[in-house]
Amino acid sequence: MSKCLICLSEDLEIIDPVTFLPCLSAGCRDNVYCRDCLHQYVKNYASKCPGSCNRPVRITRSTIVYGDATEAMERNEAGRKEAMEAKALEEANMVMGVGELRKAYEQKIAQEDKVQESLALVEELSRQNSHTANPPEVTNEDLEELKRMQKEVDEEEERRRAAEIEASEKLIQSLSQEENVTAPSPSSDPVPTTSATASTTTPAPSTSSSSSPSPHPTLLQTPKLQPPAPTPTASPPPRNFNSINQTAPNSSFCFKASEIQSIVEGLTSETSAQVAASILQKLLSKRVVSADKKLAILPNGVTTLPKFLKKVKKKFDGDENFLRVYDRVVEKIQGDFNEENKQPKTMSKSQDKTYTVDSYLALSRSDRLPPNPLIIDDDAKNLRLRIYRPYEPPSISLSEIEQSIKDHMTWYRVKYESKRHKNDCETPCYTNYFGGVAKVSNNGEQLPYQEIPDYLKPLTQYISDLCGVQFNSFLVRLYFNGKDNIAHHTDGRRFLGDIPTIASLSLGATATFKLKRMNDVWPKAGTPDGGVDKNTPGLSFNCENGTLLIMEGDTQDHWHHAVPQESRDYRFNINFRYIVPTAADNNVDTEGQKTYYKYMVYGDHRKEWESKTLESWSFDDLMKLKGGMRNFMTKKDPEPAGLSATQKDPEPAGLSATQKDPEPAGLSVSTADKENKKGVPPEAGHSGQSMQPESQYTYQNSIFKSSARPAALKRPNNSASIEITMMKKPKLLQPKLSTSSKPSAAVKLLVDMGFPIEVCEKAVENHPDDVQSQINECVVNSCE
Ligand SMILES: O=C(O)CCC(=O)C(=O)O
Ligand SMILES: [Fe+2]
Repeated sequence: MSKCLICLSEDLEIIDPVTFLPCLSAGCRDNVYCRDCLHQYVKNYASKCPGSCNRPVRITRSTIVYGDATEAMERNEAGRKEAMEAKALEEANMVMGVGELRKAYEQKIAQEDKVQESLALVEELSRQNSHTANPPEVTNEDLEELKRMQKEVDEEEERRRAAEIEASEKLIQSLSQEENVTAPSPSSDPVPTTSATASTTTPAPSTSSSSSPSPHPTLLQTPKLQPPAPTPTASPPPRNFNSINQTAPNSSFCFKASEIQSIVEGLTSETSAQVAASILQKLLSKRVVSADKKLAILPNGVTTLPKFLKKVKKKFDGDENFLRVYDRVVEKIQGDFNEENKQPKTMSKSQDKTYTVDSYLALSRSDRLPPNPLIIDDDAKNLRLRIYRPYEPPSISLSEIEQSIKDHMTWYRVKYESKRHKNDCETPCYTNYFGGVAKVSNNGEQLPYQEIPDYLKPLTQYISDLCGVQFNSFLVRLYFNGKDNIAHHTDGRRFLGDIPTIASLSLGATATFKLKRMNDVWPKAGTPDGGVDKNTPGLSFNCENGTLLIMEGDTQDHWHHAVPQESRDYRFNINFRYIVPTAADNNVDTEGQKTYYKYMVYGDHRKEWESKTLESWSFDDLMKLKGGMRNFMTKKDPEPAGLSATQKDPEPAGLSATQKDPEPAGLSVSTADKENKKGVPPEAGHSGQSMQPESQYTYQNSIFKSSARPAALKRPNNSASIEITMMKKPKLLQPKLSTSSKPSAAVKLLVDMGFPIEVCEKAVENHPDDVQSQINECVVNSCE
């Protein structure tokens, strides 16, 4: 039935349906309105198409306002029927689960029909026998015929059973292969293990018939609370697909992420209570393994199980049949996750030691050198971390990955205007963004913003497997030197799902990774405590080359993290994320990920980026332009290789936390912003000045030297950029800025005079502002 798009009335036959197509777009062709509603609309709001396109239109006298709605309604009706059929099929498929099971079920029904037929024949014969005065003799042929039919039925039943067993076995094998998890041991040891239990387990009774053998003795264990199995020959099951749950293999392996997703989607769309109940029954026949102790189903960050059940219950509350199944499901799942259960598979191997925030902080500093991975899993403090140091993906060399990033990655330094700060800001490190879902094509294909580069695909897959999340995008960051940073922020964006898992791989120099617990991760500007939970100590870890840090559970809803300024060389970070594709409305931009693209790539310069005129750099470019500054920061010595936990968590000077500027996804206003106001270019050297041709150099262990040439003298005085060449050895006889020199004046003089300069670390330390505002590139050596 078509609806009036304005009043939503379906009674169009009575109220004179019309069409209206001022926008002339195909999408609005079948919109139908009541004549009256449309009349009112045109009178009052005629400047926009009232259809979903909402395009501005101009109604003139010649605009044909009302059209005959008959054809549009016919098309709508046909579309609706088609959608209903598709939905019914989908529901049937969901209940059936797997095509092969469906086949088996249909065979079974056919078989039962035959049994019914032969029973009817026998009945008819006996009826004739008892009611006829002279009952016809049951001849030997009749008996032979009956026997033959019975035999046929028996054989058919035998074949059916064999097919069912084969189908179940195949299904189980394929599922357990895909999951890469073998079945859990019996319910006394409910944790899934990777070792086969064949030798120790006795075959579990089959659900379909107590006499039939279990299709797969090691995989098909009877779950604790199994729906009662029907006796196949008693009364034939109703001819709907729900009964397949009772003949389905009585398996107890893990759900696949896609299955969970389809269950969740299936149940939250308009599903009937009966179908919902039977889908829930699926939960009974399988072990629900999740990465979250709190019964959350995490794969792909779909939803938590409690939330999901609550949603479904709300929808079908009152339906007795549904509620019965519901209660059993809840009970069963709680059984799966009860206290004596061990950790689920993605979080733990038996040798893993898991800390709470307090037990971790109580360790002595030396004991904090953790097992690999270090796991902090603290429900009370809403923190779930796994830290692999290093992470060693099989057959992938992280140093090759790092080299590929250096060779091929394009880096952006994003500039954007901050409404909150009412001025220009710049991301505090170099960035780029890959994957995501920029568009969903007509055939449902998800098109990324930028294709994930081939050299990062295998790594993305390994890390996805490790996390149980199919990452479909990542942010890359280059912290060129210790000045680059990222301020405290949360990655808890809605378009990453309810419970985002964030995996963060560090390459290159060691950086400090800080975490602080928040009372409010999105605090309003000016809140006195800035949203910080003062009662929970902050944490701080070293992320060395190869460290993989995984943040899971509801961490993003309660913690901020940051990489502060400190003394360090260049470092890359790959931040893997799963972006929920909103294929249904093809409107992913409004879901927020566009912000990633904006704040990682073009900022307020989309046009330049689209016309390929936006400034970007290769790692090589940056080395040539900025190499000499790699070590200029000497604020603090890096932490020793172990981990450190800080009681206090000071903000790095000059950085702002997200709460001040929540627009970019976790970006801060950099110190460059301040410099900007002083008229000093935030990153002098970026604006395309000519570069000196490179001489032979390598990146690692090179010594950089500024060599001011006459060209440098022509630059404005406040542009302190000077060009960099690299030398194999430092020149010893060079003017030096010692601690006692007044850097600002001295440096300027030296640069103006065309001297190569060398700046002592101490000078930078003692006069950081002067040095930084006067020169951007210089040699920093120790004073000895
Ligand atoms: O560089 C890092 O380790 C952290 C990066 C980060 O937090 C982010 O990209 O959101
Ligand atoms: Fe982050």
